[in-house]
Amino acid sequence: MDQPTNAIPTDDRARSRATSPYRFFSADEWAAFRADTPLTLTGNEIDRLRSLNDPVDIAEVRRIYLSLSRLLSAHVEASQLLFEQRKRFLDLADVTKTPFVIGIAGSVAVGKSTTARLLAELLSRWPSSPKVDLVTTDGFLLPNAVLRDHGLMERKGFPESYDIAALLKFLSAIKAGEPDVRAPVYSHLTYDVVPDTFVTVDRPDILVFEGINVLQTRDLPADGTIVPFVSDFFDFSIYIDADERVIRTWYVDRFMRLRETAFKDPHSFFHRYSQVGEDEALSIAEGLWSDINLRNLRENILPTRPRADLILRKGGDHLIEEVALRKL
Ligand SMILES: Nc1ncnc2c1ncn2[C@@H]1O[C@H](COP(=O)(O)OP(=O)(O)O)[C@@H](O)[C@H]1O
Ligand SMILES: CC(C)(COP(=O)(O)O)[C@@H](O)C(=O)NCCC(=O)O
Repeated sequence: MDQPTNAIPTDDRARSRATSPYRFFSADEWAAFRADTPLTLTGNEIDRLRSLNDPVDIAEVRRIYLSLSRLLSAHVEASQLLFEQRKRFLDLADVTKTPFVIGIAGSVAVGKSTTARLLAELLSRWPSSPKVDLVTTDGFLLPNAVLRDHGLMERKGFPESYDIAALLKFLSAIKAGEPDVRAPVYSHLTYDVVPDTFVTVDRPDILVFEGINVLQTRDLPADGTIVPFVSDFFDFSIYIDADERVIRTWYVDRFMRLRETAFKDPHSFFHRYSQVGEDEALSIAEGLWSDINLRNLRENILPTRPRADLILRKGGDHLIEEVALRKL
């Protein structure tokens, strides 16, 4: 098996950590920062928020998410204070408050959705009861008909498979404080964007924006035109990390579980995979992982990790074993 690209030899790791822009914490060290942050979610609520195959529980929320919630609360408060001060300074009485945007990046199957849902729920339960919305980038994928026309069906999730202009337009409207901004919706059942269906985001205090591509940059136009990156709209970004061999196992296990559940639905794009034998299904899942998702991880997702403000690194059991917080 290939050497995973995100595994760092121990000696090199110690050396590179000394000069790293991040400070690294074990899960227990990180947990100490929660201080007196109250736990506002019950075990049953956490069960509802987690994805298939993700064992996150109340202990993990206490260990990792309460400190994270406290850190984010400090960032949100600081940005609100800055906004008020700037407004006075610039005498801009009519300027609207804009949402605090949190980007969540990481590989397919690393568990971004669970983290995004948990965070959104925890933040909405702060004493100030902020309005928190959650949007995923899959709605901005090009429809399958377009991907097929361009020979991109095997490139789903790669940068060229997204309508990046629509995605930037969406975020720019959100950051401009516009009301009722619409985002398209993706269905994992049909494996396609749902026609004429949108979620509406109406001036939240916080927007959690989750997807594999959210920290990506791209070549700038030669004519010097200034075009933003998605992350230009972020106030805070999180990368969910794990050894690629571990993510492969999660992807394949999830595929085999979906075969017993979602794929049984005749409307499922993957329905045919619930009809084939276990060995064939396994090799299909492994093929999808290595030909599409692993390639994308190595070429386009992992290279964005150093751009995150915070990296949550998971162990094989899906639990977060290390947190890296950007110092600079
Ligand atoms: N083929 C599928 N059918 C049904 N649900 C899926 C399928 N693939 C992924 N999902 C679900 O979609 C969500 C997003 O998955 P993914 O993009 O792999 O990100 P992550 O695992 O990091 O949250 C997860 O909740 C996952 O369980
Ligand atoms: C839809 C996805 C590209 C993830 O999209 P995201 O919300 O991260 O933008 C991914 O879940 C996916 O379907 N990948 C294609 C290869 C596969 O079927 O696994």
